[in-house]
Amino acid sequence: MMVSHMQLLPHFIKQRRPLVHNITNVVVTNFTANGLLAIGASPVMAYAREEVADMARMAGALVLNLGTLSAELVEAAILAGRSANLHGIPVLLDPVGAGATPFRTRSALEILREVRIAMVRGNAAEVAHLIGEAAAIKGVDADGAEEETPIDLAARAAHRIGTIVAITGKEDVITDGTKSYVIRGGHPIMTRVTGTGCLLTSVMGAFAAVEPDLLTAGAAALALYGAAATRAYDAAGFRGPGSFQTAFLDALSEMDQIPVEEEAVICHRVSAGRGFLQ
Ligand SMILES: Nc1ncnc2c1ncn2[C@@H]1O[C@H](COP(=O)(O)OP(=O)(O)O)[C@@H](O)[C@H]1O
Ligand SMILES: Cc1ncsc1CCOP(=O)(O)O
Ligand SMILES: [Mg+2]
Repeated sequence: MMVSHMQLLPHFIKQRRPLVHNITNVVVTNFTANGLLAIGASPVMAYAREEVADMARMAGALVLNLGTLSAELVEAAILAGRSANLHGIPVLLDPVGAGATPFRTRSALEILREVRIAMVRGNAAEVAHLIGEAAAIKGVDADGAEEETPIDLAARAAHRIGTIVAITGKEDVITDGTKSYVIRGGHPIMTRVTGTGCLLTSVMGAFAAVEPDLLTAGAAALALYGAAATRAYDAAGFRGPGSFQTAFLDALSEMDQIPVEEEAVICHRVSAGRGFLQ
């Protein structure tokens, strides 16, 4: 049932055109706005301390992204976040570069203290640093090779931070600390186009604006975003990152026609930091 419900969400986004307020970075602003338009959402980028609280309360979701951080952005993020919290609007955090500098880590932790964050999306290194772990957790597979076990890290982070945590990469995982989804899909070429992670967090915001079950909303966004990437690679992405980026925007505009493959969305129950298949 879950996947069939996930399939409906892109249609709801096209019907309702949720306003997604992004306090994001200068590198990905245009790509993020175009990606949100492509899926049918309505993006707005607003930063001034004089208006962020007013803008946030009109939105269906607020996305805070630390990519090009400044003290003014942190202040705006907290003002907007508090307004969104007051009005029951989901706030998503993309802690870009957490761990790279003390300023980034400190700012991410300050926002987590001052704002009730509904969902964090980052890569393994960024999430690890949010919970004071210097590097992503490594596991060992049957052949003795090291492999990331993001599901355990994500579950620990969800418990520690008290929010839904998504860790993306070769495989995406999303969890509330009890229930988890492992999502397969996407393509390595996405790492050669700047902003694919940042846009993903904003797309998760659009899904969160139309689905009150935020774990389902996040899992659906991960699954459909990855499926759109596969469609884009097959259409034109095989030529290179430039063709992929353009084809990806086109594929995102067709998200309501892309099937969510059952086998791409695997649900897990997670206990005490060890993920196992449900
Ligand atoms: N090796 C990979 N194979 C398939 N998809 C990938 C791979 N690496 C990243 N992705 C996808 O790229 C998107 C951006 O994720 P990621 O690169 O983890 O974010 P960030 O850019 O914030 O580090 C996600 O949809 C993720 O699933
Ligand atoms: C290159 C760069 N520098 C600061 S933000 C940014 C973009 C990061 O985008 P993503 O996290 O989606 O790769
Ligand atoms: Mg990122």
